Amino acid sequence: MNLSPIYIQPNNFADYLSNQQEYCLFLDIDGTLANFTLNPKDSVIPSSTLVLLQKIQSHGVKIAAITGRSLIEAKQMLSPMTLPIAATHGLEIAFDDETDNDGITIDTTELSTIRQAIIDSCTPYNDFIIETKPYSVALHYRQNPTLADVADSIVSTVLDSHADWTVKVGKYVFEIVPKGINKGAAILSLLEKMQTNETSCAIFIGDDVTDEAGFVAIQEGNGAIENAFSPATGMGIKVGTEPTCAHYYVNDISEVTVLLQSFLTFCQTHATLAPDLAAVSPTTNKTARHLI
Ligand SMILES: O=P(O)(O)OC[C@H]1O[C@H](O[C@H]2O[C@H](CO)[C@@H](O)[C@H](O)[C@H]2O)[C@H](O)[C@@H](O)[C@@H]1O
Repeated sequence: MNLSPIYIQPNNFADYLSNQQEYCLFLDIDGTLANFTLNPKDSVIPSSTLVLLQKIQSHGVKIAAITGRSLIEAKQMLSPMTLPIAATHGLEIAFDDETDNDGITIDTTELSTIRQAIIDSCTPYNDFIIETKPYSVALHYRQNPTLADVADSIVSTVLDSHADWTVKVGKYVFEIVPKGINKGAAILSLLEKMQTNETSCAIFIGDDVTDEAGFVAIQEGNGAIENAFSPATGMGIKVGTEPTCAHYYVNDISEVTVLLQSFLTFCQTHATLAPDLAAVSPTTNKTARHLI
């Protein structure tokens, strides 16, 4: 953990960027683009944020979403944008109309068994929300945070008889997913496809524990993720003040919006961003951290 990430003044984010650098922007959804709601079905990404992202895209910046949401839900939340999406924590990866699951075989019969066991165990409690996704099941306790230990115990007990499955712990949620997925591997896999040259700088903004693997992957390259290629040093930006591996942080979702607005201003100021990049030499590949 990096116990002293640097606070980014969100309206000055452009000062951290270089017009000699290509950027790929990776964005978490819940807690980063969408405010929290009691019921996951009520969450939305504000249309003003989607318009902002589309404007950034129009300047040649590659943007992808990296989320715990299922692919179908992520697409709905991001509509009408078209962009690569790594959903279900990297299990479902959609790029250029193709979807793959990172080679992981999902036993949907076993998932049904797990889901039913969770439903049965939750019968005595009114305040849980069980979110059913195509390849995972999430047990939410935001409506009654005192149920955290009960939720933990239910999930642990169910997992005892399903060795190929594990738990992702998020904000007021325990989520059972197949083993072997994480956002770091998903980002590196997408970055390899998205970047137009090997010196692209990945920026990842996320708020939750599950985003930490993403920060590590883009900041430390393939030392962190087995079998991944080695990207240029990236920039992890944590949303919130909890301990993080990210080098940078902003305070909350509203500051993410301001930061994105500053990114757009940077793009507008350097309107020919993409063509310039063909001339970038590896020696000019400084990270934003070095440019401050
Ligand atoms: O990776 P993310 O895009 O951050 O998705 C992580 C989980 O987000 C959702 O749960 C969270 O948001 C809910 C709606 O605001 C909230 O009720 C819950 O407490 C949060 O944990 C989503 O429901 C999950 O499927 C995602 O895995």
